[in-house]
Parts: sequence; C-alpha cells; structure tokens
Amino acid sequence: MPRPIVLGVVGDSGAGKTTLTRGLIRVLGDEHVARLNADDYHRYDRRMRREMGITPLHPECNHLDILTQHLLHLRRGEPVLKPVYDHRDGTLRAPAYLRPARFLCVEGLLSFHTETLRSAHDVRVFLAPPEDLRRGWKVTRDCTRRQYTTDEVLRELDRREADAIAYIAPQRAYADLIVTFTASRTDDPSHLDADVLLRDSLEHPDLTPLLEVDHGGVALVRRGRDLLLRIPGDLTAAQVTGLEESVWDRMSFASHLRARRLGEFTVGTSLRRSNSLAIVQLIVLYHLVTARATVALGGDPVRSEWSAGVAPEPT
Ligand SMILES: Nc1ncnc2c1ncn2[C@@H]1O[C@H](COP(=O)(O)OP(=O)(O)OP(=O)(O)O)[C@@H](O)[C@H]1O
Ligand SMILES: O=C(CO)[C@H](O)[C@H](O)COP(=O)(O)O
Repeated sequence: MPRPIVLGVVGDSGAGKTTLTRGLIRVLGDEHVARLNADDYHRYDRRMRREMGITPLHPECNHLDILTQHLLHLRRGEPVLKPVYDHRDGTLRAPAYLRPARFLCVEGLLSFHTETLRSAHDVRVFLAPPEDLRRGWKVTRDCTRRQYTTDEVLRELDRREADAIAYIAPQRAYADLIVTFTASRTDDPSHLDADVLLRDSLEHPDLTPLLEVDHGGVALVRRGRDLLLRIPGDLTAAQVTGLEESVWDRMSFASHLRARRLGEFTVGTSLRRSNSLAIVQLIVLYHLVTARATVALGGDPVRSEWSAGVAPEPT
C-alpha cells in the first residue's frame, strides 16, 4: 500500500482546525483517514498546567518529541500507541492505538514548530482568523463542550497571549496555505469571507481560468511569489456551484468523492453551512488527492522550499 498522505492543520485554539478537518474526513471517508489531534500530546493535565503557570501553547508543555516519532511511524504506515487527552475534563487518559490509513490528518497547536515536524507533512495549512473572531469562537466552543465559563475562557485567552505570539504565529511562515475567515460584510458565521494565501511551496490548482468567468467577486491577486484567493461570503448558490465545479474538473480522478457535502460547521450544538468554508476545504482536498495520486504512481509530491520560513506578505 502507498504511504499515507499527511495533512497538517495548525492554528491557535479555536481557530477552526477541527472544523476544516472534519469536512475533509467526511468526504474522504472515515475508513480512509487516520486522525491525530496533537492536543493528546500535552505533557500536563489542566490542573497541573494551572498550578505550574504554563500554557498548552508552550512547546515545553507538549511531548513534541513523541509526536514527531509517532508522525514518522504513521507516515511509514506503522501503527502507534498514542496518549489521550480528554477535553471534557482536562485529564490525561489511557493510551489508544492509532492505525494508519490512506490519509493522516493532524491538527495541532505546534505541528510546524520544528523542521522535522514540518517535513513530515505533505500539505501544511495555517488558520489565521482575526483575534476577535477566534475569541468568540473559542468562548462558545469551550463553554458548550469543554465545561468552561465565559470568564474562565477570557482569562485563559489573556494568559496565553504571549505564548501565542512567541510560538503559534511564527508557524504561518511554513504553511502552504494560509486561511483567514473574516466577518467583513456580515457577522453571520455562514457568510464569512475567506482569504486563502496560496504559497509557492506547493503547486496549486490553476485557478486563473476561473476568473475569466464572473464568479461574483472572487478574486485572485498576486502577492510576490504567492497568490491570494479572495472568496466573498455572499456568493449565490449558482456562483458557488460554478466555482466548485471548476475545481472538481481539475481533479477528475477523484470524481467519486464529488457527491458528499463540504462546508458544515457547528455553533454550539447547532449545525450550519458555509460556502466559503466549503471552497477552502475543496482546495485542501485537491492537494490531498493529487498527492495521493502521485504517491500511488510511485512518485513523491513536489515541494519547493523556497518560501519555507519566509514570512508571507500581509494580506
Ligand atoms: N470557517 C468557519 N466558519 C464559521 N465558524 C467557524 C469556522 N471555523 C471555526 N468556526 C467556529 O469556531 C469553533 C471552534 O472551531 P474548532 O473547534 O474547529 O477550532 P480548533 O482550532 O479545532 O480548536 P482547538 O484547537 O481549541 O481544539 C467552531 O465550533 C465553530 O463554531
Ligand atoms: O489550546 C487548546 C487546543 O485545543 C486547548 O485549550 C488545550 O488543548 C487544553 O485543553 P483544555 O482547555 O480542554 O484543557
């Protein structure tokens, strides 16, 4: 069996890593995806972190060495016995087996922190929503699913600020795609705009022909060696379908995946849908299935390291 294709999704807590990944797993099929959440590699539980005054964003608060070993095993197609962190009450639990599959989706706060970690990923995505949006997302999520009060989440966010700047933000320089959802036209979370910086470290789908057709304000702008794709949150259903069809047409070898829906997310416990999220997920999906096709034919996905570590221009 060809080796698994490894997707890394990095961003601060509440930035949307699980939301992006969940849709991809639905489309690829649960049975074909091994999912690794790097939160499981926290060195200390919630109570110990509080007593020690350390935040989960600090590299010392995580077994990054073990995470690295496990990623390399999984990438070679070997199972691992991984630690388990339970977000419902902030405790460490008994370890669990994770078996490799066609794709490995890794969500993490610090998965691009070292060169060895970075090079274990075929596709690297960094999520960078504006702070006010992320804080709102985290408060709602932590209060509904992680047993926190609003005051506790806000205090915790303040405590983490320095580590977020020191350790989370610098990782964006190593991503192939940097995604920023913004509430510029409306606060409705189903209609957020999305900016996707397509860095030249990967060969992205050629989206230029799309822009010859009117896709309702979708724009592709050059940013140095990179391209910025701007997706307005208020596209009509027909415009979205046209745009999605154009990307699907560029991955005809994955047409069997086409029927499933992308773009779903939750607010608290209610299920919603976002077209801009669906389009972002489709672009990531393009990279996963393209890399898979390359590996299946005995090759290795091509990566240009020219821009790795070079801070991208601001959007
Ligand atoms: N693209 C999006 N559009 C609308 N809402 C979003 C989007 N991404 C995330 N959210 C909201 O933010 C919440 C938190 O997102 P999510 O759980 O995916 O973040 P995360 O990065 O996985 O967090 P953590 O690292 O803390 O586990 C979601 O439950 C959802 O309400
Ligand atoms: O930054 C986070 C990523 O999910 C979490 O806050 C961290 O993993 C600790 O979890 P919890 O707040 O549930 O104790």
